[in-house]
Amino acid sequence: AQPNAPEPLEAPLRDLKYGQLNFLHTTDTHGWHAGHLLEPSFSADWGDYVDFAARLREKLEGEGRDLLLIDTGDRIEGNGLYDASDPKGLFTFDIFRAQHMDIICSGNHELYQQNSSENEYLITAPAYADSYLASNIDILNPTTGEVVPLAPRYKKFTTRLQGIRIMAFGFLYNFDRNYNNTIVQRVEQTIQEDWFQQAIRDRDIDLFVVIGHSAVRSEEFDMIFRAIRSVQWDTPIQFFGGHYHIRDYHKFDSKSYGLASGRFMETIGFQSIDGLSSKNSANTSPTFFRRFIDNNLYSLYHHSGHNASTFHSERGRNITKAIEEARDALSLDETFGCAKRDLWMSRAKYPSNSSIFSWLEEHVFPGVVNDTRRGDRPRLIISNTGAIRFDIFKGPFTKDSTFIVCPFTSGFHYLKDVPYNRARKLIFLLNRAGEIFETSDPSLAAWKMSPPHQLGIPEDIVVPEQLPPDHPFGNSQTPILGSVDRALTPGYTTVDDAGDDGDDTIHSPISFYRVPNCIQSVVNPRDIDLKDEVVDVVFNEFIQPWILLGLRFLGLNYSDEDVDKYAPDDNMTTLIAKWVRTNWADNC
Ligand SMILES: O=c1ccn([C@@H]2O[C@H](COP(=O)(O)O)[C@@H](O)[C@H]2O)c(=O)[nH]1
Repeated sequence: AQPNAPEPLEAPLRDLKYGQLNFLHTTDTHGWHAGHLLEPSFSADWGDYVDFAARLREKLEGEGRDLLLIDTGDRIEGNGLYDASDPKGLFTFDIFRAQHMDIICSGNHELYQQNSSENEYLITAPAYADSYLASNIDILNPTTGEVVPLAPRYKKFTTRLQGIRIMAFGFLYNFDRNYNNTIVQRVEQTIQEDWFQQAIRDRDIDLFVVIGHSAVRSEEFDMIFRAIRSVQWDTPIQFFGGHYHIRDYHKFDSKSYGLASGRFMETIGFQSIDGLSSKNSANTSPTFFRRFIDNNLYSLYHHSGHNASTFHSERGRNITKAIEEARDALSLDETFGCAKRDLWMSRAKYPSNSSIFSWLEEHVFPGVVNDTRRGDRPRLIISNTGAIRFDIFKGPFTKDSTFIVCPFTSGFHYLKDVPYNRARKLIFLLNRAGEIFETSDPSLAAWKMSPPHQLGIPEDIVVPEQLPPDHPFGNSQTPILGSVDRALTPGYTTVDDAGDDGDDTIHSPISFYRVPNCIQSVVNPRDIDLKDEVVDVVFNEFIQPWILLGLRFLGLNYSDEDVDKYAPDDNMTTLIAKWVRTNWADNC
């Protein structure tokens, strides 16, 4: 762990159950390879993960079992370790690839920008030449300009010890916001391709492993499942997914399961399968087991059967050191100001004093989203809630925090002099009229503007006995009495298709409050209720297609040509940092 990471807390643990074949799975790590430096539950770093995988491998292989490592993408954007360097990712590619991977694929984040997808093609895919799969992604070769597969479409291999014959694919969901140097083929088309149809008809296969940057409950995975099942009625299929940033486990049928292993290096997913056929033995009744490991040394020592003196290797320590040095070189601990209270994305009700979205709406946007060319004109400032990625904890707000809270480089755009009597209805449409957006253009489903982790949570979860978030002991990792005889720490309490015993650490639950798709600040509203008043509609660049469509529903026909950059030297990340420096510097 990083030298400034908090010690993990002791907690009751559920064990792993090993199978013939075992998997460790990471997804949506988003640059958090230093681990969480303010949360004991998730304080192990990538060096510890490398050691954990090595220790588990020694143990499992000693028993004649196989272990495979999987990563399902979105490795970048979301933490200073990736975002603060110039160019971005200067340190993270070497750190990440210190971990062996057996099957790895791209997420959508790798494809938002031209340079990040070229990094995949030129750095990560070659580093994992035998394991990177891109079943439905092509890229424009930066040297030749030719359209080529980002990586091989599939691979067939046999596990070393058990001789299990595996056919593996690596998909991306039907993502359509990629930069125009990549092509993401829709999954429904890819599964019609000859190479896929041939691969799924291979009879010498004991297990299909479909990894993908896609929710495990998704049309895309359902289509792949049905395609394989239609030609192999009995062969087991194991899916690994992500994208929604949640822990989940989905049963497709009695021989097919899908694991989603959370986000931000909080979770190491463990999956095992027993009773598989192999090239030497026939078997027909596989059993599947999953566990979500909290990424801290207490858990990692326990599951590997090691302790602080035997767990760490020189290799792991060197990776930990490289992360520490990168963080130092990037000055990620530089403090911009101090938060007087925790500000939550979903643990506090919106609107409220403890909601990060109320803070943005009431303080940050009115304070810093301005453009000298537009003076003090009345304006509506609208942002999607998905632009915010993480909570702010009471205490120092650092350079790292700016990227953790909002890593996106998109700036603000605006439409000038929009009739207020129509523009004022826009926020209602964005938040309440999802259906008409989706009907008009399925790629513009309004929920896509909200944080991904709430997509699988249809309603608020309110835990009555929880301490309020602004209570002095209300931080996530403070022990509270969860039952009569033992103290539990608040944390993940996952319920999925296999029940409620998936998490390795037994925690007390945390409240979850859903938030709207968008928030809005109304700035300089003088005279704004006059019917001929006009306002600037300022919005986060990412939501431009929804803003234009929403205004069209309101009878205002604007197009991309009417939109201009607002405060062009800044973006949401730099603006939040500016506000903190101005308003919170004296709190430290
Ligand atoms: O520039 C951007 C890019 C994305 N978002 C938000 O993020 C989600 C997608 O998040 P994943 O990590 O890929 O799951 C997207 O739906 C937006 O809500 C953004 O706000 N700005």
